[in-house]
Amino acid sequence: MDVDHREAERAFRPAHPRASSLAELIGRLADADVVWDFVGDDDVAVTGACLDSRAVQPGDLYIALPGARAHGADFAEQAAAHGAAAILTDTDGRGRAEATGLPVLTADSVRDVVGRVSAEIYGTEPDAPELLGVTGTNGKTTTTYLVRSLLRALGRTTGLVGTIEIVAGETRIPSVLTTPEAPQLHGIMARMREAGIGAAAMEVSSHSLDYRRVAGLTYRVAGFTNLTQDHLDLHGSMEDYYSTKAELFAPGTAAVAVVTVDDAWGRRLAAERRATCGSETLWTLATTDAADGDDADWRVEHVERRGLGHAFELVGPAGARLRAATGLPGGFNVANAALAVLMVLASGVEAAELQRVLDDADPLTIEVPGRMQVIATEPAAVVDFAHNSDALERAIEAVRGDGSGRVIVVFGATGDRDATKRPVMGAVAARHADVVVVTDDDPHGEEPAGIRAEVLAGATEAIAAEGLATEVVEAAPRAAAIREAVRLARPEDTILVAGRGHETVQEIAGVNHALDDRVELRSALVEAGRSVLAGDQGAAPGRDAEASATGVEKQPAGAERVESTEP
Ligand SMILES: CC(=O)N[C@H]1[C@@H](OP(=O)(O)OP(=O)(O)OC[C@H]2O[C@@H](n3ccc(=O)[nH]c3=O)[C@H](O)[C@@H]2O)O[C@H](CO)[C@@H](O)[C@@H]1O[C@H](C)C(=O)N[C@@H](C)C(=O)N[C@H](CCC(=O)O)C(=O)O
Ligand SMILES: Nc1ncnc2c1ncn2[C@@H]1O[C@H](COP(=O)(O)OP(=O)(O)OP(=O)(O)O)[C@@H](O)[C@H]1O
Repeated sequence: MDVDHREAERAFRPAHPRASSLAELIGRLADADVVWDFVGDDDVAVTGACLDSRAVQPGDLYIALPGARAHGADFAEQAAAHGAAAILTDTDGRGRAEATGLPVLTADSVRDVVGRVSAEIYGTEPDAPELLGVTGTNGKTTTTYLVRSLLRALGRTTGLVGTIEIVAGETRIPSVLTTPEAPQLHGIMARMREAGIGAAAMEVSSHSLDYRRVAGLTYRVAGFTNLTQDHLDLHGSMEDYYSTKAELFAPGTAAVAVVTVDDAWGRRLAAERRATCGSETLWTLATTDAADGDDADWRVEHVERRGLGHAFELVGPAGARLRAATGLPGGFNVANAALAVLMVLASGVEAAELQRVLDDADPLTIEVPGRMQVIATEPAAVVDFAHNSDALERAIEAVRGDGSGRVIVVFGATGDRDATKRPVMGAVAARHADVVVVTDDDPHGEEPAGIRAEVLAGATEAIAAEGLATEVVEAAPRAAAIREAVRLARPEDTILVAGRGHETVQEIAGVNHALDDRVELRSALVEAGRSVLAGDQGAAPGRDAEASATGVEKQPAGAERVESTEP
């Protein structure tokens, strides 16, 4: 186990780390508003930083943090055994840290300094890649992939940090967290710099802001998608959730803010940014008519269905216009695509140059792993990550075509998590789909049949109360449910497999079982003699260099179709 952690950690490091003595580091941090205490030899060289004892590399500063379950100082001996050069901790951890015999730096609030210390160790500023950060409840992953695709089309060497993977030149690391801890982030920035990466798109989760994982990074552009109820277990209230997200848009953190003002939270964020930083570095974006978009700097207009996706125009100040199109299904992907275009424009790219790549390279038609990922077109078959009732409703509506075809949705609810959403998701599916196949998601420690029963109850109640004609089927395990959906589908129908997106394992009673909805759907379609789109759907990110499912520019609608016999 130890070896795995340490091996994995190497991917987060520059190949040629710079060495600083502790004395130099302390000197460079002199302006930080921290009360330091130091014991030991300040001549030792530090080449990296790590806050997980299991992943420590020789020469690291081991940062021993207090956590919800343990104090990092409990693992100081392990860090020392792995070659830590010194330890940074708080007064609680100091005794255990000093017991290792290593030099120990003590600060009053270590979480507050991890970012700055990591930045100094890896030399992140001033030559880190230009960062384009995206936050919001939904759409972060999709928007970062679109930003990266646009930058690549413009000829920039790019990196990516997010829920699915981290890409730094030739290095691709499957993600554990949406936004990694500060030492890993700064290590990755140094690695990107070595790889000559000029710009990176990055998801910034509210957890990462709350835990100060992104401290010490600044953004050329910060983008906001939307805010809806989520993560209240961490934040306690929407107000707190909002305030945490808003930190990304603070003066000094983001040079330019691009804020979607479709919801009231976005409008408030824009007003607050305007009040603190003025209007020059704020770009507001309205993507729906429903929003009070008349005052927005940029509006999405002339949205037209094109294939599975949409063409649209961005209309801006002084008659500025950009034409764009995305092959990603769903109205919400117009919002994601519009935000991505504006973020890239706001980063300083000339409008004419951006229009040229939008026209010539179709950069907004990409495959985002597990997000509205099109596997086949007859029947249409889509895998999506929607795992709450709002997203499920939007996803079902997004795949409903103009014709007579039915929507067959396959989904389940997660065990050991918010049980109240189960009947709600069942009802939403019954209301919006024509056929509902209820199956398992990650049951975790719960009995799967019980979870299905709660989802089914919501569906059947809605059908009875609202006089719906929806057909409801229960099928498990999930692979069998996907096969059932394929069996039921006629060529004009659409199958939506929702909830697990890019995930490649299903956790049942503490055991991870290989399961990839994209792979299962492809195999089921092929077995049923249906065509599937050529592509690498189902490849696990990080395993297959450039050919992985990640950000590979693909044409979902109208892509080459194959009579494949292999999943
Ligand atoms: C709620 C949360 O974010 N918790 C984070 C927190 O855990 P914790 O406070 O419980 O830490 P702990 O287990 O008590 O350990 C204390 C310290 O000892 C260290 N330790 C622990 C064990 C050991 O053997 N050796 C060792 O050094 C740990 O690295 C830690 O620094 O500090 C840990 C170490 O950095 C994180 O890994 C952990 O993230 C957990 C895994 C997590 O699941 N976080 C999720 C909720 C999260 O951050 N999600 C957001 C996205 C959310 C979304 O938008 O959907 C994300 O950015 O990924
Ligand atoms: N702009 C949007 N508004 C509402 N829903 C969206 C939007 N973009 C995507 N979705 C839905 O949310 C799901 C997750 O999308 P995506 O992964 O891009 O968002 P995210 O913010 O990264 O979410 P997560 O943190 O859960 O990964 C998609 O599968 C889709 O169903």
